[in-house]
Amino acid sequence: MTQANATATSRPLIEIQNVYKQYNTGVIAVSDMSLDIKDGQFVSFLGPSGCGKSTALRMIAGLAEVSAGKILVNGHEPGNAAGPQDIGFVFQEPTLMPWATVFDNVYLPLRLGGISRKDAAPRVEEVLSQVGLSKFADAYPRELSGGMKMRVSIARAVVTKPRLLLMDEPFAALDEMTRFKLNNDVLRLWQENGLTVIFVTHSVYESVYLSNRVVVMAARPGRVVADIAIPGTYPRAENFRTTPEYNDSCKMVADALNATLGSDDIDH
Ligand SMILES: Nc1ncnc2c1ncn2[C@@H]1O[C@H](COP(=O)(O)OP(=O)(O)OP(=O)(O)O)[C@@H](O)[C@H]1O
Repeated sequence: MTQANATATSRPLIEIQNVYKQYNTGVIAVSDMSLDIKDGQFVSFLGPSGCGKSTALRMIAGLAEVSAGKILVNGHEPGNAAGPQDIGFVFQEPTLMPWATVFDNVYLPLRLGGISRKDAAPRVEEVLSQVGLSKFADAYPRELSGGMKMRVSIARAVVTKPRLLLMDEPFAALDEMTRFKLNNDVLRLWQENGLTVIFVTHSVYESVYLSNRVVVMAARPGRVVADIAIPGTYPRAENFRTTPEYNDSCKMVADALNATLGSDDIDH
């Protein structure tokens, strides 16, 4: 097991200490998970269906409670003193308001924070430009492709300038070319905005392309089985996906993932 080097500082941004999650159906979704994530890291949670990736992400966001153990985000329990502005969340579905324009969908979190449309406009425009949608501010979701809808969803998640961005399989439903483009866009947003990102995925290749650290999880009970540092510089070179370095990392991560799959342990 290897631990990725942090990009910065002393106290981890996220501290997960001996966390368990048991749903009231009796399922143990996460068992004894301990993990520190430093400010500025790009970390993927990778694992088979049902290994507790989404549950872990939701607990970090404060959207699900831990059954035992402790999670601290920036020294505070999530969903509590960390403050709503500190965390952006992107779901697998873009979940846009169909009756509202792109601008108004992205404006929503600022509106909920009591900021007027006029005062919010420069920030909304800035973030739309960062995701390449400046020209679509007045469009409605039904006019957009799947990839564009996901860009709106990402813009909405970062418009409040969160320190932490949580992404739950955001590109699973997209075609490969769109996914590759969005991978690069997310990396650019991460770098330009000094974000810390936790990205849930089923894809070995996607996790290695994006991350400087891949946390591999196994199911029944959901647990961390490997924590792998990914070498390589950012921005990713155009040929990164064909380099021996990338292939070596993919093999290491795939081996760790395969070791989690017993013959009676596949439910997808
Ligand atoms: N709200 C819930 N109530 C009861 N059980 C749940 C709930 N949410 C998840 N589970 C169960 O907890 C386990 C972990 O689920 P979770 O969605 O966290 O895994 P995952 O790794 O994200 O899976 P996937 O990749 O399929 O989304 C699974 O067995 C799932 O059925």
